Amino acid sequence: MMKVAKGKKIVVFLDYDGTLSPIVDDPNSAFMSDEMRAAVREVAKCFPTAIISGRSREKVKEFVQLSNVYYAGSHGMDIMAPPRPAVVMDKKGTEVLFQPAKSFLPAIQKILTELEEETAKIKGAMVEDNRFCVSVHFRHVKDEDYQILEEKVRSVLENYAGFHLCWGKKVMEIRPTIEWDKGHAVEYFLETLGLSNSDVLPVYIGEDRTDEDAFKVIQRRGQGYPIIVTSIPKDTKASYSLIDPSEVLTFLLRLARWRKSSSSSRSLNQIWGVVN
Ligand SMILES: O=P(O)(O)OC[C@H]1O[C@H](O[C@H]2O[C@H](CO)[C@@H](O)[C@H](O)[C@H]2O)[C@H](O)[C@@H](O)[C@@H]1O
Repeated sequence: MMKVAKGKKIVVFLDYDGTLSPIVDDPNSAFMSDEMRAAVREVAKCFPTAIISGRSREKVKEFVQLSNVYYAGSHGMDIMAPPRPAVVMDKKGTEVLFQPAKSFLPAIQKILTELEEETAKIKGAMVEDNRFCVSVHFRHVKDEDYQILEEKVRSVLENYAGFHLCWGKKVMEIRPTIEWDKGHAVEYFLETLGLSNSDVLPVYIGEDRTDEDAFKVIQRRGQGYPIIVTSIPKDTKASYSLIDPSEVLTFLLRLARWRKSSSSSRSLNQIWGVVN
């Protein structure tokens, strides 16, 4: 990777749950370690870095607590990015919001309330507000109650055209049916960051089904590194794998270290004419 990356611009995309934080029983306690935070901070000092999560953008930002990364929540449906080069900048010339599913918001809020009411009696079920999508967690639901839960979720959804159901890790997700996913979010960031040309190598690290859309985009571009986090063999569009968040940590630290050492040797070359 280092050989190929010489002279190219790297841009880093990271998923949150299962990538930067381990999968834990309680979604509200999926904290990121200070070590991981420091590693992401270092990487973001070296390369443009964005975190693309299924969570709400606010929630993932609260977990990550870094100001030098870009954030996208709701599987890429809620992006805070630099203004598109072609679009008029906002007054401060700072980041602008891109929310392609905004018109779905009133319906999503109704769905959220109905799901909370409908699932309240199912022990262990938990509804999470991810702003442009809703998660119904069933990690703590007894196997014999799962079918009832799924039926209840489907019965709520029946009244809302334009939404569909997907599955993640012990979670059902209700999402607006629009042609927008984590892959589109990657393309959006590349464009707004002015990094959609051919000398750019996107690195995307993720572990969930929804990250496959981003892997596909990188494969289609023919350049870059789609990396899946998994400890078992999986059918995936990723070309590389890391076993768990602790390997992600090591990878990120090495990536930042490599950039620092390669730029310091570059300046030595420039100053002293040193040949590696
Ligand atoms: O795109 P991601 O950042 O990977 O978010 C996907 C979902 O992650 C969270 O749920 C998963 O992680 C929880 C904490 O480790 C775990 O308890 C749960 O079983 C997993 O499904 C998050 O809570 C969901 O809303 C996200 O959609």
